[in-house]
Amino acid sequence: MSTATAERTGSHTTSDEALLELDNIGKSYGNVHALRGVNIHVRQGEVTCVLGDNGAGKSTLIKIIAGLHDYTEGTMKINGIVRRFGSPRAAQAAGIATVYQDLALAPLMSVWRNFFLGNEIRRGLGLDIEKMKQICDAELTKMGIAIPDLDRPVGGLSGGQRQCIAIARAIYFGARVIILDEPTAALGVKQSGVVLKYIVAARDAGLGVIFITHNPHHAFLVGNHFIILKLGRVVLDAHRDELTLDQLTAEMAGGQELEELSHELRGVDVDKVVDVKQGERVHVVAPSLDQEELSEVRSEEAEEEK
Ligand SMILES: Nc1ncnc2c1ncn2[C@@H]1O[C@H](COP(=O)(O)OP(=O)(O)OP(=O)(O)O)[C@@H](O)[C@H]1O
Repeated sequence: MSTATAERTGSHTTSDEALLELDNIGKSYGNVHALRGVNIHVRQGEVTCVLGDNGAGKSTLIKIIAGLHDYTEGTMKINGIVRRFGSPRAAQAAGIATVYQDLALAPLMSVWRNFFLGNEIRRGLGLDIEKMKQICDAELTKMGIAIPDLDRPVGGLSGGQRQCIAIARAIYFGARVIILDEPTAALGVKQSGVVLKYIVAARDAGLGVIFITHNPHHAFLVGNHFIILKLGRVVLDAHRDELTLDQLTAEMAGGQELEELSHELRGVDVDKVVDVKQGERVHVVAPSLDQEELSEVRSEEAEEEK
């Protein structure tokens, strides 16, 4: 954490202490166990990527950290102190900022108004517009975000620019942990690149960044630490130096399941499989099948079983 950020937020956290610590966290909705035994430590100056397919429990995890839902098992600690947030406001007060995919920005309001929404600077009975514009300009410039006209409604900006404004705002208002909910999911390659750049900027500003995504390529470009959730459980927890992009991608694609399937194919009479793209029978040795082919074989088998 930079000295400036530490001063603004009153941080006492040392670099090896987790800002946010989830120990054995579980969440049940009645009989549905959305999360079970989840351990995640978020450290300052690190990007912790949480990956998972639909239904893996990512939204539930965000809601717990952001104060929308309570957890039903385990403990959540902020700066080493056990916390249960009763509301999003309590989470924000503890320095947790959440940037949702469908941003809470007002599309018809200007950039600077959005930057200060809910935290306006007042002068006398009115607003100190000049001061807010100045600060907004300085903060965006600090992050390298180029928006020429701060009076422009944010609705006219690109999705990537909007995400970046939300990140800069969270940093300025003292967030220590920022949760980014699939920030690149709806963006093209160029815009995704811009957002990934600001994820790194947030990390370098000393925040603990939680990057929720289903895209291992995006995660690997900026992540220090990778967690894959599957059906509410952590199935992979590794630091950057412990795995490659290929391994992360393979784990996301099904990892263990694919290996088992590959093993099945090796043992049985399937040294020939159908190349579904060509519609021809081709010679394929099972262990050398790539993931795409394996999943095609798997869906074909499922079709046949019906
Ligand atoms: N309010 C709820 N009541 C009952 N079950 C829920 C509720 N919210 C989520 N679940 C269940 O919990 C599990 C995890 O859901 P969650 O939305 O956290 O996953 P996700 O990884 O965010 O998936 P998605 O990307 O589809 O939103 C799912 O089985 C889901 O059906």
